[in-house]
Amino acid sequence: MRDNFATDFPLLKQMVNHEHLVYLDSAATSQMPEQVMAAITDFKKTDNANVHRGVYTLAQRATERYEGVREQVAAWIGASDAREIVFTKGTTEGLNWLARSLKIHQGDKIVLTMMEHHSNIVPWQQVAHRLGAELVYIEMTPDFQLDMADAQRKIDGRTAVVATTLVSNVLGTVTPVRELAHLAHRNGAVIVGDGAQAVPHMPIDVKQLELDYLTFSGHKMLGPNGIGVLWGKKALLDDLDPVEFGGEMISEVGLNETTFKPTPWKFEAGTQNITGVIGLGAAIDYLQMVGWKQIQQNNQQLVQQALTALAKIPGLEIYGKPTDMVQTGIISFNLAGIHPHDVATALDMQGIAVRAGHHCAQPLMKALGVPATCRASFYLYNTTTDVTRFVDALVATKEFFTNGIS
Ligand SMILES: Cc1ncc(COP(=O)(O)O)c(CN[C@@H](CS)C(=O)O)c1O
Repeated sequence: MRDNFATDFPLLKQMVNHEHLVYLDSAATSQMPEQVMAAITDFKKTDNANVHRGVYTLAQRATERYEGVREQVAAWIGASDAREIVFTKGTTEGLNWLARSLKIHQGDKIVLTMMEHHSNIVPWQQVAHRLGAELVYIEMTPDFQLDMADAQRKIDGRTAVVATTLVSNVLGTVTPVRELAHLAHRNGAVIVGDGAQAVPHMPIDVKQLELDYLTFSGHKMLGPNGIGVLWGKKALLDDLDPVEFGGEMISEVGLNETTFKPTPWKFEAGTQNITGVIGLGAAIDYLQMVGWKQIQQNNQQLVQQALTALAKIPGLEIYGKPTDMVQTGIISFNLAGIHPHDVATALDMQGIAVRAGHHCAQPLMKALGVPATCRASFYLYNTTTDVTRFVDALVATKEFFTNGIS
């Protein structure tokens, strides 16, 4: 079994600032292997046509490949029926559609957590303002977990929706989504899962997690950007109205009235990102070729190696629980007295790419009491050498800002 997949990723072969690139920002977007690129190129060279619209052979082939990926995604997340898979632009679009479509009424509660990404906060704020619903946030514990006692207090009979990330993009925290689902269902609410940081790193079974909806993005799991998935229980999706309208999602259009196609096609208006769907399918093929055991062992090995080395750097603060971070490959940190942007810039000068900022989680930054953090995020193409380069560059950065150029 191969133990290093970096050679499949062309982008990682380059030099940056005269150093070999070490890419540690997969939580923002992952890199694409040759195999996914080849699948997209092959589609464009042989089967490219619009889907569901042509009777000619090429169009049939394109439609079969497009719907074949729908089946593949359904199996990938343990969905009961491929018709529960709706293709979107990404996690954000899926969450916006749900916020605009779910049956929420004045006085209802929408329960979020303090760990949410802006994509799982701002859409719900719009609904709350428009409908007079109340936004409520589940607090965090000092060890970066969700406060489930607080969740039990806040998820009650007035709750219409519980919307939670499965994994924090800042802390790497794996949330107890099944427990939250139980609390939601016990109170007659639906639960929406933001799977952006979870689906790339761990096996997801929507039935086992007892979710009602799940959204995720292709570009975070080796696929192209502009493609994502909204999964929902079939009966719930059947009851949702589409929020985008136009060609292909209709059954019959009159001068004043239109009937829509059934789930999922009623949600897929206009020409879809067919190429993105093909790329998503190829990304799932690649991840299945690697296998969860290797993906998770690699995350665990690299994060443990990094945490052990980072613990030896005076003034370095880490935000997150190691048992979570090893599962998700996310390490957020700050160097005392040095702004995260300065740290990331200094690391970039040494060929190391990390993210610095609020990571589209400003309420969480405020709860942590910091304006921003640095974040290193690992994936299956990173190696122990990457970790060593990262830590050495961080030590050099601290030295530079503490004692000047040596
Ligand atoms: C938990 C979570 N939820 C939603 C999103 C949005 O994904 P989109 O593919 O952009 O729609 C993200 C994307 N977080 C990136 C960009 S801010 C990060 O650097 O952390 C996320 O991490």
